[in-house]
Amino acid sequence: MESLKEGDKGSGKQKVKIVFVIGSPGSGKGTQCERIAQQFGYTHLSVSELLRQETILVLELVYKMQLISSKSSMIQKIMKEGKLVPSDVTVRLIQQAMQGMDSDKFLIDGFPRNEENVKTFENITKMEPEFVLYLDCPQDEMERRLLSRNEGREDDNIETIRKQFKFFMESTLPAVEYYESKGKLRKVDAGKSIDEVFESIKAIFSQGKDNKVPPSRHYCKCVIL
Ligand SMILES: Nc1ncnc2c1ncn2[C@@H]1O[C@H](COP(=O)(O)OP(=O)(O)OP(=O)(O)O)[C@@H](O)[C@H]1O
Ligand SMILES: Nc1ccn([C@@H]2O[C@H](COP(=O)(O)O)[C@@H](O)[C@H]2O)c(=O)n1
Ligand SMILES: [Mg+2]
Repeated sequence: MESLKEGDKGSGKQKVKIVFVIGSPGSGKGTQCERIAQQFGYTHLSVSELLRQETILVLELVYKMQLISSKSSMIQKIMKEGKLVPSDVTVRLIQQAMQGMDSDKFLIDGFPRNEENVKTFENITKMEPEFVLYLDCPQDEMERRLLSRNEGREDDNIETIRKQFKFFMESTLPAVEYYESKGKLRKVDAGKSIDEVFESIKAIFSQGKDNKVPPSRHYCKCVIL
């Protein structure tokens, strides 16, 4: 993918447009990314989907070739516990997925999760997001949504969900603040209905890149359980 390589060189302007989408589990990242992709022509990459696919692909290989893959079981175990997969594994998967797509506009859903994710992405790809969309939602609402999601996800259980919320508060919010300090954060109230949240998001994506939304330091209060 030529444009990605040009972005890598760090000379001049980055051609590939990247938007990171951050939010605690259940804030509606996947739901809203599908709409953004459809309306604004972005390619949606869900990081947890990439990680799950990696697990399935390697497991299929194990079945066919009787190999043992410690990498795939490592990813599966980490995700089941609501912990973070090592940044280099995740970033290389994102990079591979971007290189395999004929697109120059990407929504990276579920990334970054901590400051190490941020630095690893910058070091490996030499690229930066145009802005970061942060879906801010009250914890009790996210918990309700996840417990009724019904998509067979191994991490949709109360124990893992609460670990994920704790991780978000302790490790993801510092990354949110990093982008806020760079004037790149676009925060929306994700506690409303799907349509109302998308209205706020549309206003952000419809703005020119010089028309900055004033940063805000207000976050939904979440309890660390
Ligand atoms: N604004 C909303 N109001 C009510 N339900 C919603 C809203 N947004 C999403 N949902 C529902 O909540 C559940 C979680 O949404 P979604 O999968 O988009 O969240 P997510 O942030 O991608 O979560 P995860 O990080 O776990 O992947 C889904 O069942 C979805 O249909
Ligand atoms: N940057 C990331 C993103 C996700 N994970 C792992 O996937 C789980 C589910 O992520 P969602 O975005 O779907 O909420 C998450 O709990 C992590 O285990 C990751 O490691 N790194
Ligand atoms: Mg999701």
